[in-house]
Amino acid sequence: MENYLLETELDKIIETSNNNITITDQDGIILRSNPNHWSIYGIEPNQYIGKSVYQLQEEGVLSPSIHAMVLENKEPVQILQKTKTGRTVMATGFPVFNQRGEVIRAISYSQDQTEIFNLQEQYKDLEKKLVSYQTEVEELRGKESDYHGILYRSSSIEQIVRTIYRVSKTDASVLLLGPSGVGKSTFARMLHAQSSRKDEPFIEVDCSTIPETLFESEMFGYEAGSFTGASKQGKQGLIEQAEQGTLFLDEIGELPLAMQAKLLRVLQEKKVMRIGGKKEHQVDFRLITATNKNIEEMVEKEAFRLDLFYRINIIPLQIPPLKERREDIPILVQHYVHTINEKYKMSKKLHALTYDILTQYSWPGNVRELENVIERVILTADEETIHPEHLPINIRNIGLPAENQLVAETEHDIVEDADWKTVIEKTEKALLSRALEHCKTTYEMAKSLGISQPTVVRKLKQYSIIRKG
Ligand SMILES: Nc1ncnc2c1ncn2[C@@H]1O[C@H](COP(=O)(O)OP(=O)(O)OP(=O)(O)O)[C@@H](O)[C@H]1O
Repeated sequence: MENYLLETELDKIIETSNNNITITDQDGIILRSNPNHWSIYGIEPNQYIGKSVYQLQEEGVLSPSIHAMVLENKEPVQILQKTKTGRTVMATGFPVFNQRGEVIRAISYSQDQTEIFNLQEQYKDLEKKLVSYQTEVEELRGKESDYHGILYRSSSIEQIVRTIYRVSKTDASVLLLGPSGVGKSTFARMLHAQSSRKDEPFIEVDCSTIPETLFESEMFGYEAGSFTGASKQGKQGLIEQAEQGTLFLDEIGELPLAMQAKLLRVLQEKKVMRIGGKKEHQVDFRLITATNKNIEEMVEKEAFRLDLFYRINIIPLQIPPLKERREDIPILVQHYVHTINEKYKMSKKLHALTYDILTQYSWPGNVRELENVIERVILTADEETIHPEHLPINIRNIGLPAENQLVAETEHDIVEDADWKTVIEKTEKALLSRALEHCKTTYEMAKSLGISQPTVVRKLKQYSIIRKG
């Protein structure tokens, strides 16, 4: 009776164990094992009882057999087995001794570890990928800082950056062309920072802001008491201040013809005479100029001197507007959201629709407009998430179906109406009314306007807008 109980208990333990428990005799004949676990070895359940582990080893079912090893070594053994079905099994075996110290049984516990091994392999792969991504991020960071805060993804800017890098090692004059806000001043500063003159002054002159009467004194300087109102000590001109460094003449297209002639002389002779001075000073600077005007057309119309044009136009670089390099927009949007949040210690986020609209917009004012708009919406949005409703109307319109776009009538009101609150209210009412006409539910309205449904409900109530008919 007691034997029967022991046998039943043992069978139950083997049958319910998560491990495959197998017991063999001293000759390696399998006495007991759980049939449920044998499928991983690729053999039918119940076909193994009475079989020799040595035979199964020969057939490649057990490779190697833990029992064979335990019987041979007469001590506990732990191994990894590869089964015929491609699984990985962790097996641990123990010898059982009789009173005379002879091995009479071997017991093993084995567990399918394939998933764990697969996970380990995946983990190793992921670790490798992580290392390669980290390297990539570091490279990109390095690239960005190398290019002095100039962010881009487009091949057109890549080309310009490469050219700037090459010409920065020479003293050739560079003419930066392109519409307002594309980054001409930024590229000029980068060029200086890459050059061997980087530790010397970078003197930026906006030619459009210097009155013609002051041009000479500002650019060439003057000697003490040379004219009424002049400082007693005299003054060094901007050109002299750029000595050994870079002189950046922005908006060169605005320079009056008479001043163009004076500048040309300096560029040709590399000498400056201060007003009221008797002696010319030798000057050594690198010249960069920029304009958003069509300077060749100005030359044709004789509004710009041809000889000066030749002097400044050694390396012309045309910077395309943002709408011609749309790949740059996402990275610029992300960059300004991040830096402006940091600047004001905020953590505003863009709603996905807002992001889409910002990346689809044509940005006629280029990077400067993009930067200004993001700064404005981050500062004025009254929610943590910036919804399309927070964007200026002209930008927001592009994200809406044509029928929901704000018409000129409302924009006209905006110009006429100086009261900010009234303008916003008028705009919101117009947008809501139009959406109401085309949408069946407030959820549809929310989707078409790019705002939340509770906001739609709140605003409809606020403006007492009700559905007609
Ligand atoms: N590729 C860029 N990456 C990051 N910021 C940029 C980039 N291009 C321009 N900016 C930023 O855009 C703003 C306008 O650039 P910048 O003043 O250089 O333009 P510009 O072409 O010289 O304009 P303007 O013709 O009006 O003088 C600056 O704040 C500048 O830092």
